[in-house]
Amino acid sequence: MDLKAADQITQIPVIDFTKDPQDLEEGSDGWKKLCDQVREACEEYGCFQVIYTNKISTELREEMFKALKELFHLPDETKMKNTGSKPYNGYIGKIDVVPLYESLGIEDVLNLEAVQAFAQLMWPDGNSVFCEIVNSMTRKMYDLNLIILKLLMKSYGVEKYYSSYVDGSDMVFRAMKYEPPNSNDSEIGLAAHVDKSFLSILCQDSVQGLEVLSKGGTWLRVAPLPGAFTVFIGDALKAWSNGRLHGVKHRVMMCGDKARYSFALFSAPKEGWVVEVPDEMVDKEHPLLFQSFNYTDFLHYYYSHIDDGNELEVYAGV
Ligand SMILES: O=C(O)CCC(=O)C(=O)O
Ligand SMILES: [Fe+2]
Repeated sequence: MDLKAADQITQIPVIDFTKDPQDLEEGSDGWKKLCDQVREACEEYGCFQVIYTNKISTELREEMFKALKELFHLPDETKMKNTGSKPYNGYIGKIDVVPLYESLGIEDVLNLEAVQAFAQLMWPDGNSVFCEIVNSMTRKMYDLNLIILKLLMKSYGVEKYYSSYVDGSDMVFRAMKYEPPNSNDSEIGLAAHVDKSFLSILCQDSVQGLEVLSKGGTWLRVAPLPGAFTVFIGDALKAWSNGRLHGVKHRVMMCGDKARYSFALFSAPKEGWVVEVPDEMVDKEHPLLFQSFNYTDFLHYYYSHIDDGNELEVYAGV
């Protein structure tokens, strides 16, 4: 891409999965096109917006945001009962470094019992409506996660690793709320970071705030398109792909007078999983960039060295 064209980029790619239902049929011409589009977006930007309205309806999104508003409205002492088994998987509320940010997490979210246990902690009699909405939404987001993983693996000709990645992933759900800033200036909602996951799939409401860093060093706003989900490549998939997929840095900047809500499904390697670059991803043009590493050890390293988004290179770079 020439520099002039790069200067003009103001948006991350938008890929429409709803144009033709056949596009999602493996092996169809549409599918092959999607493979190329998804791979190109993930190599160049490390993220893209996907339109997926035929599978996840506007109604379900709206129900989800309504449920989240109710959830965040609970007293702080109730929300604080949400403690994850790993750092950052439970409640985080208005901490000094990101005072506008608040979030709650559900580990093993595809397991209905885990969602019910979470609801039981939040509401005295549980909340079956909440459980149904979260269950339905996260299952559909999981399907989307699998489609994207498959498209990427197909595109590199390494589908044979697909099932081991499916079996080796944990699914964690996070709901986020950002208060509007206290001044007229924009304020940091969530500090710049690269996700540690394989893939993250995020849904934002209509309040602007999400930004991603382009390879050229410009912060690009991710427009809150109705019906779109934003997909991010995380460090685990970046390492696995031998750095071909770009682990994109992103942040939330808040301005205006409205609170912002978002929710995300993260697929991350299971406890103790070893991230290893497959031989097929290494060749003359792509020399090995990352040595194999235990994902849990990497997370421990990350939590004690959160820095400028280059933790993966420092920890596992060859
Ligand atoms: O709320 C958002 O839009 C971004 C959240 C995010 O990047 C994260 O939770 O990792
Ligand atoms: Fe993130």
